[in-house]
Amino acid sequence: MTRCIHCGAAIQPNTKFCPSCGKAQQAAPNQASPAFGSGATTILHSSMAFLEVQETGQAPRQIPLANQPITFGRKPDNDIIASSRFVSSHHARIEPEGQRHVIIDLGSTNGLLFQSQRVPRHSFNDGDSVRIGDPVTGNFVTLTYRNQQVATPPAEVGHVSRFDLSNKPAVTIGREGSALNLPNPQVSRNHAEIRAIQGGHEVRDLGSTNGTFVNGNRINATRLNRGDVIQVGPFKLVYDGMSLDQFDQRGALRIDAHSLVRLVGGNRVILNNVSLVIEPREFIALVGGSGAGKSTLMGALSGYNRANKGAVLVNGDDYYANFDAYRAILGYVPQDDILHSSLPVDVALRYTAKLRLPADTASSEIETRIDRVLKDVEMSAHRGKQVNQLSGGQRKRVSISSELLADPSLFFLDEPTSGLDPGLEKKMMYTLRQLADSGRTIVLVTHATANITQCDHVVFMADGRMVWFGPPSEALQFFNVTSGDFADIYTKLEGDADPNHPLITTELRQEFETWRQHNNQVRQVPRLSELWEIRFRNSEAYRKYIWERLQRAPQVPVMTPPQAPIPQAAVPGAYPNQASTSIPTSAASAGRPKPPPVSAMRQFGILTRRYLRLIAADRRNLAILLLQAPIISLILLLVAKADALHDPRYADARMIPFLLGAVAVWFGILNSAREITKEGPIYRRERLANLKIVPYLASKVVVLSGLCLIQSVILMVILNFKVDFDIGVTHAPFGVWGGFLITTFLTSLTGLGVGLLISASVSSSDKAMSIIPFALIPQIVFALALLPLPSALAPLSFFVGSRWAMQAYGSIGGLTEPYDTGKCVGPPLPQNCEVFPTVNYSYNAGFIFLTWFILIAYTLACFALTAWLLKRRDKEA
Ligand SMILES: Nc1ncnc2c1ncn2[C@@H]1O[C@H](COP(=O)(O)OP(=O)(O)OP(=O)(O)O)[C@@H](O)[C@H]1O
Repeated sequence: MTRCIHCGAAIQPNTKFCPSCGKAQQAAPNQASPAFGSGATTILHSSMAFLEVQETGQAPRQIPLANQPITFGRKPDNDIIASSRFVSSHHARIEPEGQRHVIIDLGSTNGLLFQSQRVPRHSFNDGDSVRIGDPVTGNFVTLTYRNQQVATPPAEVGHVSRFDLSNKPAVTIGREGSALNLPNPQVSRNHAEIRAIQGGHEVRDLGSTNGTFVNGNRINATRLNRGDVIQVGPFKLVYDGMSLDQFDQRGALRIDAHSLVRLVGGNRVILNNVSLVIEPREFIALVGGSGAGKSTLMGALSGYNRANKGAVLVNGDDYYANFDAYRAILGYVPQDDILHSSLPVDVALRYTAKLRLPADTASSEIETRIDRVLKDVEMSAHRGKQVNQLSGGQRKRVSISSELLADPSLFFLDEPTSGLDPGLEKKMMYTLRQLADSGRTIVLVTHATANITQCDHVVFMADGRMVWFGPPSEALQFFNVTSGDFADIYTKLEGDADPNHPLITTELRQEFETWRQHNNQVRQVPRLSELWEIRFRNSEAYRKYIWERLQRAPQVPVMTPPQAPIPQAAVPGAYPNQASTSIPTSAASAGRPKPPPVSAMRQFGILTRRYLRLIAADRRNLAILLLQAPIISLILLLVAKADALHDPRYADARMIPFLLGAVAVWFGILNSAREITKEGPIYRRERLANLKIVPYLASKVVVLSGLCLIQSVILMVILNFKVDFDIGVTHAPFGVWGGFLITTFLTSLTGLGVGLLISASVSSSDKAMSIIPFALIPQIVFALALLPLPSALAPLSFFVGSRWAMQAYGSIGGLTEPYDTGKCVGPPLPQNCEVFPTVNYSYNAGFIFLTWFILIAYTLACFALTAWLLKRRDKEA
């Protein structure tokens, strides 16, 4: 009996590998074949199959696969030897299986990952990548199988099943418990219904959160025609008269960008005829220098900042025209954190889930989703921590997890690695790689090139031009960078192509000549980016990765193909023309998309609860807010005279209301001036998803009004300890103290309005704080209580809340109107002097109500202006 030389198990004579431990039964020859890397053995080239081995920091190796099994591992007795420490000594065996090969895990520590799932074995198809990952360092080894003989025919992507409608009067479609279940967080429990009607069927939306779309239009109810495509979340259902063909687009979304152009300022081209294809599950990095156009391209691809010309297709659908149908399956992580830092991670995620997921999502489903997304980004251990206690990298992960809640199939990230140390940066890329493998198409903008080998393709941008699209390793070759450092590519793209430039006299000489032939009338020199673009259009990479991919149509039913003809990408070798600057901007497609219809009341409820929770969570700020009223009241007590209101003719009587009015406005402004701006990135992200302005603003107004009310009551209660409000006035509704309280509260609401206006008009909390004095000082100067204004300027006082407050206080307290002691005929007594211009205290209830109405109208005008400013911000890039 023959025994395994490693484990001693009984094996057949002449067996090359032990079936028990999988190890080779003879030492590998020392002779290295160049194709195998160090220490590899000789393999019989019996087929067209080969394995591409990519280890971090090394050039990819191509290993021809033979008819015999071979092993992969770290030990020198393997046929394919890996140098990465996280690969086990004898990690996997690759053996033939019919015309293809199969890879088998030999009990390794880190296993084999296919589509981010650990698998014991995997039968390869052409192009399949199996990875071995090291979660500690964030490194991968990728084994990509190439074998044209087992190229999968272009099957209908995502085709799941056919659902028979015959003999069924009504069929419900929903997340679970329906006749036709479409399991996805974006689908409502009872989403839509198909009813048999005379001669066919109709589809009816059942009040779903994310909508039912037929041929790209959101519908309430519509009759179906043969060939109609119904979209529900990521699912497409094609109606053929008697049945529905169901397509699941998760993990099967392909983006085609055709000649994208973005113009700003009339004729400045910031995106110049960019065409590309991103296949499902691909992980794409957009790189390039500062201002190269990366964010512009991402905005155009994501639909959040659309191109003026060209077309973006998602699975063949006109993406911009069908944006609402795809919005729900789109994830976008901006540079800034998109969760409130003072909330615990799970609480913040819960609110995001409530805002984004269908209204009928049960709490248990939300909890399951939160568990899942935290696990996906390896943050489960931190779920109870406050966001501001996390490191930069952890916060980024949590932001990503908040986007994963809705299970997006298309994922865009703007510099997710910025500010991270190299280790965290690598781990972030590892996480994103796994997310892509698990069925997402991921596009990220990054400046961090150290780890872009994790990506399938990299796009190099320069001056709004795409100068490379293809695998990262080939980019180095294309740009003749031998150092292996992608940063060296940047320096080759920057600057003018002066004829004496070292690149023009060497590498780019031919491209410079080509440029000259096409621009013989032009006097100035081109940018280097133009020459690299010429080279790229002439390259094999352009033909293979752009042109050929564009020619392959996606195999999914198309909902609404583009109405306008799609501009054709430049054929390989064509001279890249400057995009036309006379492109008409189509109002339908350019700029930002409109928000989808969602329930305003529901949003208001969630946002109000979240805001209350945020205020309660920020204990220090809450303490300051609650303490400021008693402290300021105590200070007022120091100066207030007990009988100040008893003689209405004197300035002392006006001092108390003047201070009350000023303090009330200050409270209002200070309570609110940072409240929108401090959560700017979160607001912008939620707005892009589904946030409505009115519920958002209303949640702020309701909560802050409550705070203003508490502060006003504290102020008046404490003042009441010293100041005697019982002055025998009978005309004031609710008495003097009650009238003063109402006036103080309404005045603080005017401050709240002004504060929100400030908050909506500036880009940072610091700016808001620096503007506050400009809002406060006029409240003193224009109150027309202590200081007069020239008649011509007096109407300016109409624009400050404190002026109307004084009018209400004066009328309630029966005060003498303030008079200008410089304009008296005789001794400076009230009856001899001119009253401050425009001031009028009428001692009757009607007038008091009118003044309160003005205070309310003033506040509402501020809110309306704030809403308008927020709306206007939507258009900002
Ligand atoms: N709305 C706009 N109006 C005017 N110019 C714009 C606008 N948006 C972008 N630009 C300009 O277009 C160019 C490309 O901008 P983009 O933000 O895409 O660059 P980027 O590669 O993402 O840069 P960075 O890495 O610095 O973020 C820049 O010169 C920028 O100033």
